[in-house]
Amino acid sequence: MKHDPALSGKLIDGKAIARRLTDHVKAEAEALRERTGKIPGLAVVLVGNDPASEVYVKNKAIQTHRAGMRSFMHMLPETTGQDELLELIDRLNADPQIHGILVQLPLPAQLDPIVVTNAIAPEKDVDGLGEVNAGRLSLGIDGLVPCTPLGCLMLLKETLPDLRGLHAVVIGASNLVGKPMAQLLLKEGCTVSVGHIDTRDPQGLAREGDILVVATGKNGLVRGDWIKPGATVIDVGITRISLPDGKTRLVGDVAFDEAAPIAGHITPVPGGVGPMTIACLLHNTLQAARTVLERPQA
Ligand SMILES: Nc1nc2c(c(=O)[nH]1)N[C@@H](CN(C=O)c1ccc(C(=O)N[C@@H](CCC(=O)O)C(=O)O)cc1)CN2
Ligand SMILES: [Mg+2]
Repeated sequence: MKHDPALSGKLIDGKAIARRLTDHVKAEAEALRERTGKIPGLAVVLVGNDPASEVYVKNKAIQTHRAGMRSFMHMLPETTGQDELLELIDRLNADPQIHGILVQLPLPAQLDPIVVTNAIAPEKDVDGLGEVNAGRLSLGIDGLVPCTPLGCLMLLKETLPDLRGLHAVVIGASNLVGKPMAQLLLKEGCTVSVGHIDTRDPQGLAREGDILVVATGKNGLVRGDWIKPGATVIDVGITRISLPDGKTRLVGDVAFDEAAPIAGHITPVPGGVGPMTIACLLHNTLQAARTVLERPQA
């Protein structure tokens, strides 16, 4: 998407920052291979044929190879039962070539995402969604952190070197983004507010944010008058909309054209948070591999 050149100083370039992180992961994976003779491996499981998920898992495999790591793809039919999926996860948990396991979300209705993500061994849970890693994050203990909020934090740190004392408002309270995002921001010393579906005045809450992170899945929800002047705005939403000419376009949860002139810094969609999600997955896979391969022997 083309943006007004006057806004270029405000844009947080997720694509460039993700490329830098991926290059760093690649160099570190190579160094790990030299030290241990082992290559980090990531298994991605997709159940069903949701077209957006198919694109995401394909991109994950391409980026995994690009970072010098091994990719193992498991594409299962839409009708897969929970026991069958849990059996596959057990096999991946036991496979020493695999250091990270990710089950692409959303899952078909017959599968319980909480049970499925909890079946992944905590040291291979590169999505950070299981109860062990989620618990570690809420206690402020090191662990594997969910990729999208980790990417959002990295983007924030590019523009705001010290987050202490800032009021961060997170709109959306999902397990995948909103809740872990709030925990990460708390850990950074922000004063954190979380808005959700039942929040009475989300606009008033959003306007208090020096930092505003929006992850609702409702495209264009956040209008220009929701933004505190000068705020740093991170838009996690990605929705593909149809245009009158029959083409399609990706848009975020923030009405970009209204918000960008008011914000101090803002992420675009596409090219903001999305690329960071995959780069952070590679970062987490490297972290998971290092933890296992370089664990001090008793
Ligand atoms: N198990 C998980 N499932 C899902 C996650 C997740 O972190 N773990 N996140 C999302 C989807 N997602 C990764 O899985 C993801 C979304 C978007 C992008 C991305 O690069 N977006 C690009 C645009 C891509 C396009 O053209 O469609 C961008 O924003 O620039 C990467 C990963 C839900 N499921
Ligand atoms: Mg489905």
